[in-house]
Amino acid sequence: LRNVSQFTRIAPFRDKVRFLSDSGSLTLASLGLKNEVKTVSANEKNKLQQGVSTIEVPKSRVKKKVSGNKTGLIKERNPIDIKTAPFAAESFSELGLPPLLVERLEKEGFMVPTDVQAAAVPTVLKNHDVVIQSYTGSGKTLAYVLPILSQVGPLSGEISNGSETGNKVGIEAVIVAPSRELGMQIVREVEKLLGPADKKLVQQLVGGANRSRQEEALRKNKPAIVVGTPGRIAEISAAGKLPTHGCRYLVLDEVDQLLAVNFREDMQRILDHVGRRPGARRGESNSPLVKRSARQTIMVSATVPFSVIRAARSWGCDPLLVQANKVVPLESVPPSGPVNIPGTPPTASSSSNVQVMPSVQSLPPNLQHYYTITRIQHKVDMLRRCVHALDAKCVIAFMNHTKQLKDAVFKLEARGMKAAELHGDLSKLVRSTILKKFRNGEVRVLLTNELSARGLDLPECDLVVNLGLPTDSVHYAHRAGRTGRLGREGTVVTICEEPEVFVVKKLQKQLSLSIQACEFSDGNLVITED
Ligand SMILES: Nc1ncnc2c1ncn2[C@@H]1O[C@H](COP(=O)(O)OP(=O)(O)OP(=O)(O)O)[C@@H](O)[C@H]1O
Repeated sequence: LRNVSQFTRIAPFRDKVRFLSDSGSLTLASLGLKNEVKTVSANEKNKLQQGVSTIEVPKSRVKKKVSGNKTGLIKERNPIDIKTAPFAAESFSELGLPPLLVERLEKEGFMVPTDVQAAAVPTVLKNHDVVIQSYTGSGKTLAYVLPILSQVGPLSGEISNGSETGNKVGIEAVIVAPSRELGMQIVREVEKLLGPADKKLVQQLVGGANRSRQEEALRKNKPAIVVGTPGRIAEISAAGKLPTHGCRYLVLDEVDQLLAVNFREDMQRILDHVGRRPGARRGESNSPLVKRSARQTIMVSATVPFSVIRAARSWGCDPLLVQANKVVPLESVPPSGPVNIPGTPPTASSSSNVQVMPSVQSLPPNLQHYYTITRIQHKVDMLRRCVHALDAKCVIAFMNHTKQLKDAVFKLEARGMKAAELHGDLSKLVRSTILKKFRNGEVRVLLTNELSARGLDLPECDLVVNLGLPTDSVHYAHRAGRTGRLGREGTVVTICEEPEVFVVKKLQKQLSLSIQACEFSDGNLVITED
């Protein structure tokens, strides 16, 4: 039954990308795009069905009652079954990308676009400002990187990337991410596609790294794309060392987090300077003409609260909301309470952050959610039992306080389980070494805080554990989304105390999911309640 329900979830999106407006459907043609991405052929349906039927849900992974048999639980993770991933178009070339870029994608193993890529790439190529929303691990990074690379750099197929005189123009794309790790991850993704010969066309500007070296690299390499954290980008821009006035693309990845108060000043500087012609006064910048002649603004997140919709309307020019299966004008999204936008004074009721779309749309479909109850002093031991019971190979465990991480690592290591802590107080080098060790399997359990909840792509992660409760459903969604990426399976376990169960029930309701109560007994996961 689970296989069938997965198929019904996937199949309707394969039919076509729908464009909706107040006055009825916007067609792809009305946006100047191809009318229909793909209609599923009978043959393809068969392929899909075969694909779905190959997903093996480990039979005795979960037990209804305690049994002494320890062998039934997951021993080997299933490799990703590409046919079960949410794809909509059959090839990247259908999306209007240049042949050189398609070739490079195929060389790197990217053969078929995901749903959100199929919807976003042609829309961005048509110069629309967009908010891209799709669940965690659905490939949103390439959804904005590909249109940029099809216009900027050697893969665009254009002979010169500079002006007619052959001189290089300034920076053409600025990508902003809320954390250093996410920034570096995006740099790696772009570098991979550019290839070793051209990788200097992308430059990282993340905090925690040597600023003068970054400025020197900017001067020497004249990159076309920069990726960084708000603070560092704003700092270098204020020092007059970031030529972004002619910039064509501004990407705000994890845009809802970039709206946070701590980023406000830096974001304001970026929004005011990137892709703004020198001399353009602030008042002028509200004119759609000035905005359009300036930059294209692309905002991305799995969670789009109403604050993002409001900000996007203010920052962009007639922005569209792009989701895996539809594209709608942002204007058609119903209004809600007031929100804070950088540059505007905070209002008394500015905390309004109403989710525009159900949070369930932020979560990958292949996740299993559980919770278990224990006393606070036994939480780490329960984590250890949970890892053993599920035979998880690559675990991310979230705690709410940085100080608790070291102690938890100590306890796990004392019981022979390889663990490490990851948080913002560690140096950039230490953080990247830990992530490397986690990726290559030297560390089995990564204990971390909210720092790792956003955007980090660790495809091997098969289990997420909440040792501390997430503050709300948005935080739950981003934490949970570190597993089950791109069609893979994943498990999320929340370990809570008895008085915290009501929070789990609330999350379950807000996210419209089933979070089942369980226990870990004799090396098995035992469901204790339906
Ligand atoms: N078309 C594709 N084919 C195969 N793999 C892909 C494709 N697109 C993306 N991926 C891979 O899928 C993984 C998830 O992609 P990505 O990190 O962009 O997801 P995301 O939607 O941005 O997630 P999050 O919301 O957590 O930031 C990455 O490892 C990426 O390389």
